Amino acid sequence: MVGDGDRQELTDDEGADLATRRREYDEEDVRVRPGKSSRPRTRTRPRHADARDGFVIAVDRGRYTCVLTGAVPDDPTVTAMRARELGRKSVVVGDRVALVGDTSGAAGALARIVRIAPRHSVLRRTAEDDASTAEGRLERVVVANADQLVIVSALADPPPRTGFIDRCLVAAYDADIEPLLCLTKADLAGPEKVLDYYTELELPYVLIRPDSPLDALRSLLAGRVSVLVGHSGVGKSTLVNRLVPEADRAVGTVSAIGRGRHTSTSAVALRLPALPGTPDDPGWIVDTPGVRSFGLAHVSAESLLHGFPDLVEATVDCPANCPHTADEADCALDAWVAQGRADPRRLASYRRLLASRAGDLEPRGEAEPRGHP
Ligand SMILES: Nc1nc2c(ncn2[C@@H]2O[C@H](COP(=O)(O)OP(=O)(O)OP(=O)(O)O)[C@@H](O)[C@H]2O)c(=O)[nH]1
Ligand SMILES: [Zn+2]
Repeated sequence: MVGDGDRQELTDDEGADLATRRREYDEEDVRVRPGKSSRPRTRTRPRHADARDGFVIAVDRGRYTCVLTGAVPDDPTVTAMRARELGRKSVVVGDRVALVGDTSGAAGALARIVRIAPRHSVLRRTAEDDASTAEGRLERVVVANADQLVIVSALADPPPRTGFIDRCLVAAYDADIEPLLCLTKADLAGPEKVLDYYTELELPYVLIRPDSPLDALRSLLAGRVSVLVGHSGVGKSTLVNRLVPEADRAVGTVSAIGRGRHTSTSAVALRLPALPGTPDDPGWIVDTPGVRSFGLAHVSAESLLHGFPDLVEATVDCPANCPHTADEADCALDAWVAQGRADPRRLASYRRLLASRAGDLEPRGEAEPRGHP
């Protein structure tokens, strides 16, 4: 499950383990590295001044599929590997990178990623909300440089889970990217209950039904990189295929490059088709088939609160270092809710997330449901 693209941003004590794997990469790099360049370098000339800029759209076992900046949809993608000089830096979908070597995109061609541009956002998750095990602390970068997190939730079959949505909201605010609630199966149920729960947030949302045009959603996706997350069965794949009818083909291309197998559960960026009648950038969506939950063990209690802007204000009246838990008698959140200034279900949800972060057992079925028939 933990692909190379997922294995990122580890805590210090996990770094040692990785040194071994990293050495493998280095040796791999050495093999393909051309002989030492005799080209003179001056102080002012940056290394790899001839590098081409690209955008990472898929990661599969040490191979990175990139789209060159300025490439048109039919241009071939470039397959690349990490250059040794990247050191410990991870490369994930969404990264803007500098590429050298064979960037032709021809069959069998291999380029090298020599630089990663600073990221303007980093969407992270912890594998499991369990701080007591190494796996639980494994923090992974899901996508870099995303602008928007599209939280896909069905209005029925399966019913919406506000616990999951709340979790995604925390991840979005933590990553500093904008959330968008995408409510599917609007033909089966109305959105009132869900929207009522989020009234205080003024959360942007779109309703999706099988026969409705996707214009509203497309305009919200235009010009941005949007990450789609959702539980199994909510209609995310259906939506991706409607948004990017060639998605299957695109995924097929990626798998061909990725050593012929398409078992990847990591994120894949898909270019949205051009918007009719406008030259505007239609944007990219990032599908995340492997992300079924957003473990938040890496998010501090205070940052967790940022996912609950309807509650934040209350905490100015909390005692210093208030843990905001239900057993904290002086926590101002209880009075806030009692006064009707926020929905008690939101406070309960916040406290459930707090508890799950602390490694307490939470009723799994409530905030973090697994499979659904
Ligand atoms: N009524 C209704 N059914 C839908 C809608 N969107 C998707 N479905 C159905 O819901 C089921 C699940 O859809 P998928 O697109 O496979 O859901 P998913 O979220 O990708 O789930 P996984 O395939 O498990 O990843 C399918 O039977 C779809 O036909 C919708 O808007 N309305
Ligand atoms: Zn408090």
